[in-house]
Amino acid sequence: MRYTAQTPSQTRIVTISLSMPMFLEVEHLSIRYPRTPAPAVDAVSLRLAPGELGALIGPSGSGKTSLLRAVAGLEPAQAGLIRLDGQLLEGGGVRVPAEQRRIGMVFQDFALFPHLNVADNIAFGLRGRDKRERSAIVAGMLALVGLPEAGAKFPHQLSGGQQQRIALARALAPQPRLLLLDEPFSSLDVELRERLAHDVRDILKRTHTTALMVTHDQMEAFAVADVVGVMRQGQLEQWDTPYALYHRPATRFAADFIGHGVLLQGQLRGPDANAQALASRPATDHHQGDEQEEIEVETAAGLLRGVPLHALHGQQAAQTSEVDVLLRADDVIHDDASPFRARVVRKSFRGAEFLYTLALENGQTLLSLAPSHHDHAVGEWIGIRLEVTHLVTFARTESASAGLAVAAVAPAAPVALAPMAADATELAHEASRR
Ligand SMILES: Nc1ncnc2c1ncn2[C@@H]1O[C@H](COP(=O)(O)OP(=O)(O)OP(=O)(O)O)[C@@H](O)[C@H]1O
Repeated sequence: MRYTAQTPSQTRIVTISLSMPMFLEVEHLSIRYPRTPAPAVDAVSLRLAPGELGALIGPSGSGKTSLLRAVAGLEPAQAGLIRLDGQLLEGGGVRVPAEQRRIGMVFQDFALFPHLNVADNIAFGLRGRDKRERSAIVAGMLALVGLPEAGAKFPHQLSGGQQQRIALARALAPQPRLLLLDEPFSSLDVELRERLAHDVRDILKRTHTTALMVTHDQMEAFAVADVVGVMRQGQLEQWDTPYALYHRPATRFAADFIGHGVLLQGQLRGPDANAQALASRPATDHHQGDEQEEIEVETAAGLLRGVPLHALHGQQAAQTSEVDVLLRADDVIHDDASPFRARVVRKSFRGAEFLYTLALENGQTLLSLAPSHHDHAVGEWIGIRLEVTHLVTFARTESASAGLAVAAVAPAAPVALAPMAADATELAHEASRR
């Protein structure tokens, strides 16, 4: 099976497994609202296998909801196609009405009927079934979402989290072919969101539901989804596993948007040491990457050697050996035996570990996660070692540097980025274990 994330300028393909059939297929989908200059969704392609959970994240206005609404049949597409379980829903003159698509939806505002009790809310989509069957399905759904006793209650008697569980039960009761979730946790408080996100994943996996979720929150996306898409200005920048998005972002934007990191300045070494020569190599596949030739990059924190990732291929014809290398906090290891030293600028205690913001001698900033028994004072110089197996590098051009959200040379510590980096690391690793 192949996941394709396509933009007009390039196509990125990630091979996940060879045998799974596709269930949801969106191909070159474009949506343009009347009297708007740019398309809200611009030639987006993505795919989900049966039972697979996908999430779309991206800044406000990047087209996530428009894409979801088009899949639901609530927004017409100007180009491209949507197929579900082999059936063409949209495209080539075909437009299956929303109510005939057998697609369920869960919205952020729960949208339960206030005048119906919980059981009747869940049974709402089961009209046409006999009473006994309806009751059995409702009881099954209540048990599934962990609220077996809630049937006689009214929505206002439930907490926000409970209401959202009921909304999920209602959407799942008619056994939709696909479930769409639009910001399902955004009206809940932060702690509840994370718990519910994990529970929702569990429920969807148990019911083998195929689902696509839209969220602003990458933590939610990582907690729920098997595959996550990063959208920007109507285009899908990358469609990949949480782990790959975090460690192998395909573009500068994805590198910055996911988890945050630091882009450290470096210089390619060797006879072919320019970004153009590397760009002319065949596109790197994540799972074949290990067979690729290694490259070397000289940085102020040491020499990096590793397999270059496809990120470099996005940088068109840059005649330069200057690159920026993505370093996550867990790539920078505290090691007093290392000749490379950095000054502790800021430290943040996180229980099992410290998140250090470090400055190299030349002023470039790094983030480092270290076990909390490595307790160093602000101002202290410590040894560091970079431990990176795959090199995520971006050719450094003037325009690229100008666009950097995470400065390669940062005079001040990126305080706001720090907690995010660690949390995202944790979640990305957790996702990779599943
Ligand atoms: N009904 C509409 N008419 C005109 N333009 C629209 C309409 N709905 C959305 N847009 C525009 O389409 C673009 C994509 O909007 P969309 O709501 O899909 O983005 P989003 O990523 O879901 O944003 P958010 O996260 O804020 O919900 C935006 O520029 C938005 O202004």
